Amino acid sequence: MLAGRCLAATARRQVTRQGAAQRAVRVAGAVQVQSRGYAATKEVAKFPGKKGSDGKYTVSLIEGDGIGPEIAQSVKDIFTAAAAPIKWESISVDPVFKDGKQSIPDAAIESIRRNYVALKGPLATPIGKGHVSLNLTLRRTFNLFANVRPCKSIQGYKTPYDNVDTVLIRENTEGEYSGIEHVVVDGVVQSIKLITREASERVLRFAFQYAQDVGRLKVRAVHKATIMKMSDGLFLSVAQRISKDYPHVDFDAELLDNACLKIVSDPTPYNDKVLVMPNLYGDILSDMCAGLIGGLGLTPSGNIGDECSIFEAVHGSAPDIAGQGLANPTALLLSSIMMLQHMGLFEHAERIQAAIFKTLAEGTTITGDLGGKAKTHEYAQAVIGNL
Ligand SMILES: NC(=O)C1=CN([C@@H]2O[C@H](COP(=O)(O)OP(=O)(O)OC[C@H]3O[C@@H](n4cnc5c(N)ncnc54)[C@H](O)[C@@H]3O)[C@@H](O)[C@H]2O)C=CC1
Ligand SMILES: O=C(O)CCC(=O)C(=O)O
Ligand SMILES: [Mg+2]
Repeated sequence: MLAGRCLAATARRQVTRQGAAQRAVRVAGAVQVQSRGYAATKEVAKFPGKKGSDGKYTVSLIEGDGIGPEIAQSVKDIFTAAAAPIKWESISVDPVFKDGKQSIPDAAIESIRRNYVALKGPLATPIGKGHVSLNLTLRRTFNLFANVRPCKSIQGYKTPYDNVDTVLIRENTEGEYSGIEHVVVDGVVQSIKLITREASERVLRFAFQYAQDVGRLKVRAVHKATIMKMSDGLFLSVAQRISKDYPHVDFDAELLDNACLKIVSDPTPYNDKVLVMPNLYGDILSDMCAGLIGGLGLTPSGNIGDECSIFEAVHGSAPDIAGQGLANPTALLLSSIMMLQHMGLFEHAERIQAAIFKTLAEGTTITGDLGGKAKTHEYAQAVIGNL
């Protein structure tokens, strides 16, 4: 059954089926399947993608723009070397126009629906005129309502704080990124921030369930309901209501501007929390958190929906370094680790993840963004050597 194949659907079933007592038992016994906070529990991630008769899972692969093909190559090389049971199905999401409306090609939609799981390189969006963001289009097309963005210090790579461990869950389908804009009169443009109870509820429920599953038992809603009283006010009131269904998870809320100040001043108090927030806030805060651990070359993410999920780095196409072999593939690699964990392929995830962290900790073959001299493929080879 399609709906059984992802974190969110599992979460909802657990909410409806489990009484408070059962939930308490589960919280006490929550199995953290890995030490670095990139995924959920064994229980949550028990629904894999589609396994073929050869024992391999086919995963849709969007290599993306700019540095996308370079970092995707690293993932492919490392997965091959690690004998990960993944077959890649390359797809193009170049925009197509039907009846004046932008969409992505049917073949890409069918591939992702068939495989349930995709890995995506960055897709560039033109500023101002031009096509609508394909990243947003994918999230809306597959209703990938929760964007999970963990950010954890890399052992051996020195930054002002060596103990960053944030988990941010971003509403992924509406809010400031609804794309509803129009000219009211010349010189006056209106952009609508759409917040619905339904979308807020599903991402908030996901966040509480995630918190419970990974044993990170504090959820904090980040908002600006002082100013956007109705839209963020609705998000916040839904959060307060949903929190009642999770008696073992503490809930509080924080204003966005204050959260930014506090996180950059001292991220430690956020190490035990799951932050959940509307779309734009999550976009900005996740780049900000990446800055705390060494930059965008290091932070992964998962776009989670009821039927399909797409894993991608937090960063974009990095046009300033594209085509030069300078990109750090770690962010996409860690996204592929989240993907393996989501699919229940924990041993392969652990093995590849350990090789990545070993390579980074050694510090001898790292890319320029981390102060090293290695090319993208040299770093990938070093990871392979550490498998
Ligand atoms: N999810 C996605 O596919 C995203 C796509 N974008 C798109 O990417 C394009 C470029 O956006 P920017 O604002 O320049 O953001 P960006 O994230 O592409 O780059 C920002 C800075 O980080 C560096 N950087 C990013 N990834 C890196 C990596 N793996 N290794 C080393 N350095 C890395 C870049 O060189 C640049 O200096 C835009 O068209 C934007 O729309 C932006 C963010 C996310
Ligand atoms: O779609 C885009 O161009 C940017 C999206 C983005 O910044 C993100 O998802 O973090
Ligand atoms: Mg972004």
